[in-house]
Order: sequence, then structure tokens, then C-alpha cells
Amino acid sequence: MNILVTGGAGYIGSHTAIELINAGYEVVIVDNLCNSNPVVIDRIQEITGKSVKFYEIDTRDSKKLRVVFEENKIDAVIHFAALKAVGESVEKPLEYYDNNLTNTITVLKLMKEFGVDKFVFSSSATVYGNPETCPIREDFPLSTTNPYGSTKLMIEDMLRDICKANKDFNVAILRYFNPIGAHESGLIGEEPHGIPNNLMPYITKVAIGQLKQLSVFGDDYDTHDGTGVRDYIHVVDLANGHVKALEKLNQKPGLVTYNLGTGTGYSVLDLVKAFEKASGVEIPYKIVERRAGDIAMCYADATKAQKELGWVAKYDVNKMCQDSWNWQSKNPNGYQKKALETV
Ligand SMILES: NC(=O)c1ccc[n+]([C@@H]2O[C@H](COP(=O)([O-])OP(=O)(O)OC[C@H]3O[C@@H](n4cnc5c(N)ncnc54)[C@H](O)[C@@H]3O)[C@@H](O)[C@H]2O)c1
Ligand SMILES: O=c1ccn([C@@H]2O[C@H](COP(=O)(O)OP(=O)(O)O[C@H]3O[C@H](CO)[C@H](O)[C@H](O)[C@H]3O)[C@@H](O)[C@H]2O)c(=O)[nH]1
Repeated sequence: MNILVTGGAGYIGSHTAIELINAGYEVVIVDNLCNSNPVVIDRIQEITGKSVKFYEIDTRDSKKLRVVFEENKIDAVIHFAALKAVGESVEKPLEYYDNNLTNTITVLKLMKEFGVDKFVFSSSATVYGNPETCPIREDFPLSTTNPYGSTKLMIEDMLRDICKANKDFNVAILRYFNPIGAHESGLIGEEPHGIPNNLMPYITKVAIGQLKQLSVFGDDYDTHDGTGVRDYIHVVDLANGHVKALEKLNQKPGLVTYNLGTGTGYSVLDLVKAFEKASGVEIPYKIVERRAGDIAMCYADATKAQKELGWVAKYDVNKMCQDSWNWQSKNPNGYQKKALETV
């Protein structure tokens, strides 16, 4: 089977491409590289020993994307391509609505035209807004607090409408919790531009000496140590969730929705301690004000994916920290430095 992976040069897409290839799928990647580096494609090939077709295309560009459907018999699409920074989405809402909605509609229209009936969508736990209780089940109420989250919820709504109207279309909405870690080779990982917004990349940048100390956003939340609690999940486990979702779509289930998380919450300070233990590097931190828009606690009830997909996260927080550090320490400047060195 040929799987079109949009955004496949990005953090989660690249790890998923590897797990798809390992599971015997052929992978076609489309990415405009707005948040990724072409070196990733070489690394995927190096890790898997298989070749990957890559098109540098903006998925909003229907004319160019059509060529991908013409040149390849696509059986299913896994749609990662999106802009994903919450803060930036508040500053640049139009760019977020344009990129995330337009590109999804363009992909879906071409799928309809070419008779492709399986679609896996990267959604986010952000669609649960500020949940009243944890763990969060898939049937909890949905709401959003920023334009990025709204794009995810709008696309989910669109997919629910499409599946109501077309009983032959199959969609897996996957709501990711907090992906961290990297492929254990250390060849691919997360490479945020500028100062990281997310906790784990910030920690690894402090560990490598590029940032002085971590700011912990608030220690007065109603959690076991006052700092925010999240459901961190190893990116390779998350990637495997996509392989399982594809298997499910082969059974033609219509629309299905799954949380992909471990079901366990760790606080900011828990993660700092786990990282220090895994890496042997001390992480200096200071407690600062809460970050606007943050919630106290967010972790999944992951039992639905376990029951219906036979998927369960295998890697613990120690492995997540080890692999994040392995990636960061082998690539202190991300892909750019390595790319120049290997020239
Ligand atoms: N990382 C997270 O914490 C997280 C959590 C929940 C959901 N998600 C979602 O998962 C998906 C993948 O996230 P990621 O962390 O790998 O992000 P990423 O930025 O590393 O990957 C996204 C990729 O999409 C590409 N892209 C963006 N717009 C495009 C367009 N118009 N045409 C072609 N390519 C385009 C980027 O260049 C990038 O390579 C996104 O949809 C994101 O919203 C991520
Ligand atoms: O420098 C930092 C960065 C983060 N945090 C704290 O660490 C926790 C995790 O923060 P992240 O920014 O890593 O992750 P979020 O849970 O805030 O958000 C991420 O996961 C969400 C899903 O749960 C959405 O997908 C969102 O887009 C994505 O950025 C929060 O308590 C946050 O306050 C810090 O203390 N210091």
C-alpha cells in the first residue's frame, strides 16, 4: 500500500514514515519544508534502508499536489501538514486558518477526485480546552482557547460532516497528547526554530548549554507539586499509533476517534527530575508566573485505543528522556549543522 504522508519531513511525520516503512508500507512524503529540513528525508532512508519518494510542495497548491496523486496510486493519506505554535497562532490567526484549513480541504478534494477513502488526521488534546476532570475520554466536551486549537476542532467537525454524508469515507482522528523523545538512532528528532515553546526541547537546550535555565511556569496549580501535569508520550509510540489506525481504516469503520497518550500524568518538575536521571545533567530552573492560557492538568484515558486498535504506549518516561537527550547531544544545532558538516 502507498501512503501519502503530508508534513512527513516534520517531527511526528518523519518518525511515522519510519514505522510505516518498517510495517511494509510504501511512503510518499509531501512537505513544503516551512518547519523542517530536507536532510530528514536522507535520515529516514538511512534508518530504514529504503527509498522514500519526496515532493517539496505546499499542500495548499492543488495543481502541484494533483501531480502526486497522478504519479502514485495513493491508498491512504496521513495528514500531518500544519502550523502548530499556539502563541504564534494568536499573533497570526489568518496564516493559521489559511494554512491548516486550506491545505486540509485541498488534500480532501483531491482524495475525493482520485477515489482515496482513508484519511488519518493529526488532532490534538488541545480540542478538549480546559477539561473538568482527568483522565480525558474521547467523548468529553470539545472547545478551544486559541486559533491553532480552533483549526484542529474545525477540521474535526468538517471530517465528521464529510463522513456523515459519505458512508464510504474512512477517517481516524488521532488526538495526540504531548509527544517527546526521538528515534533511538539519534538521527531524527524535534528541531524547533528559535527559543522552544515546549517543555522538553527547552530542557534539552538548557542541558546542551544553549539556554541558561528553565523557567517553570507556575507552581501554584492544583497538582501534586503545584506545577502543570501533562501526558508525555514517546514519539515512536505515537508513530506506531498511526500504523494501527491505518489497519483499523482497512476495516472500513467510517469515522473513529482516539486519544494517543500513555494515560499517566507527569508534572514539570517530575519531567525535570526524570531528565536529570536519564542524562546525568543538572537542569537549573526558576519558578516564574503562570503562562497565559495554560491548564493545570491534561492526561488521557487511553483505553479506547487499546481496546479498538490494540495499541498501547510501550516506552516510559526514562526512555523518552534518554532519546530526547541522545538526539540533542548528537545534533547540538539540529539538522543544519550536520547538513553542513556532511557536505
Ligand atoms: N508536536 C506536538 O506537540 C503536537 C501535538 C498535537 C498535535 N500535533 C499535530 O501533529 C502534526 C505534526 O506536528 P509536528 O510536531 O510533527 O510538527 P512539525 O512542524 O515538525 O511538522 C509539520 C510539517 O508540516 C509541514 N507543513 C506545514 N504546512 C505545510 C503546507 N501547507 N504544505 C506542506 N507542508 C506543510 C512543515 O514543514 C513540517 O515539516 C501537526 O498537524 C500538529 O498540529 C502536534
Ligand atoms: O519553558 C517551559 C515550557 C513549558 N512549561 C510547562 O510545561 C508543561 C507542558 O508545556 P508544553 O508547552 O510542552 O505543552 P502544552 O501541554 O502546553 O501544549 C502542547 O500540547 C498540547 C496538547 O496537549 C497542544 O497540542 C499544544 O499545541 C502543544 O504545544 C506546561 O505545564 C507548561 O506550563 C514550562 O514550565 N516551561
